[in-house]
Amino acid sequence: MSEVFESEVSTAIQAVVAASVICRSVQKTIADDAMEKKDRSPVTVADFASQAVICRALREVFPNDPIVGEEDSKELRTAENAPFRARILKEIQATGVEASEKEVLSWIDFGNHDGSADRFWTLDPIDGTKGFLRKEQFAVSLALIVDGTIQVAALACPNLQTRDTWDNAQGVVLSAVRGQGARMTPLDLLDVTPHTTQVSAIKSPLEARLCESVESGHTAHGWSGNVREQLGTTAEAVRIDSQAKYAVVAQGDAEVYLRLPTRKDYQEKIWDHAGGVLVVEESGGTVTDIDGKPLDFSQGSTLKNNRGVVVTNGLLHDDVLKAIAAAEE
Ligand SMILES: Nc1ncnc2c1ncn2[C@@H]1O[C@H](COP(=O)(O)OS(=O)(=O)O)[C@@H](OP(=O)(O)O)[C@H]1O
Ligand SMILES: [Mg+2]
Ligand SMILES: [Mg+2]
Ligand SMILES: [Mg+2]
Repeated sequence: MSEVFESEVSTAIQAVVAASVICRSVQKTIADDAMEKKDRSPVTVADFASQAVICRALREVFPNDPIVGEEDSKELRTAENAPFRARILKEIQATGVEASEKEVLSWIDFGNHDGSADRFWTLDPIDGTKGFLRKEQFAVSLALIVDGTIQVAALACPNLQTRDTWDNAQGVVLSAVRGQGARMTPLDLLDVTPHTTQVSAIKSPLEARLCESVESGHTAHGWSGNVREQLGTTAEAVRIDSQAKYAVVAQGDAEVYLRLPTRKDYQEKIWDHAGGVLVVEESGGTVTDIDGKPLDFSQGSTLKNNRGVVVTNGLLHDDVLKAIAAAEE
């Protein structure tokens, strides 16, 4: 029988929601010209504050679980970054958490593990930093990996509005435990009855709706154009930032998410995928690399045994893999 992971999933949901509240409030303060000025300070503040509160929450309940987080506090500890430390502390305290600067730095560094343990969490405190700065989509993604298998996931999409979201609800949190299905609740109303998420039933490649990164450096857009041609789909591509793409496929608002390898030999990071992968799989979808191999989460912080990532509603998976092979540049 599969393990229940009841305390793990509820702790993970609470943690990503607490972090999302901070991220959303920081995102609201972003000036409209922040992108032109290349001012990354809002995302830096929110990234660190998010990692701090999530690591703190996990440590309290699971003191022996290592965490593989995207961020670490090294830079933040320098004298010139004192204003950042102060702002991060202020954002955390504003949510009612008592903390000192020293504690916040130590919480961030709970996330320093390399992923070599049998059981560990992986955390992306803000995924889609560029989307965050554009005041668009971002995600907070947390997953528990045991013996190389993702067992628990919580994926908060604080700005996502979908077909299946609730009236007046801004943002959703999707969660999953392996073998138990995936569910979604509004970010601000965790006690409503969750919706079960289910991928789309579309079988024809001609109708496939494809999601991909907004940022052209993060996926080979030319190649994906060829994949579209191979599939013969005329449905418009859905370009959204972050692991919100996994949420969109999990709910059946798109059939395919492609992360095609760029020429630079980029190794995908586990925190960019783990949360989203389990949510999609438990919604009935399929995730492999472009060669059809399962993603290997037993190799530390990257997916070094895999090339790219292919996410589908399952029904279209073989067609999509064939189209990628035919379209490979
Ligand atoms: N070259 C390259 N190739 C593939 N992936 C890369 C690359 N560079 C960065 N990243 C990672 O992409 C993460 C953001 O995901 P997306 O591309 O889906 O979102 S976005 O369109 O950039 O907003 C982003 O995650 P965050 O840093 O958490 O935002 C990066 O880890
Ligand atoms: Mg990321
Ligand atoms: Mg990130
Ligand atoms: Mg980053």
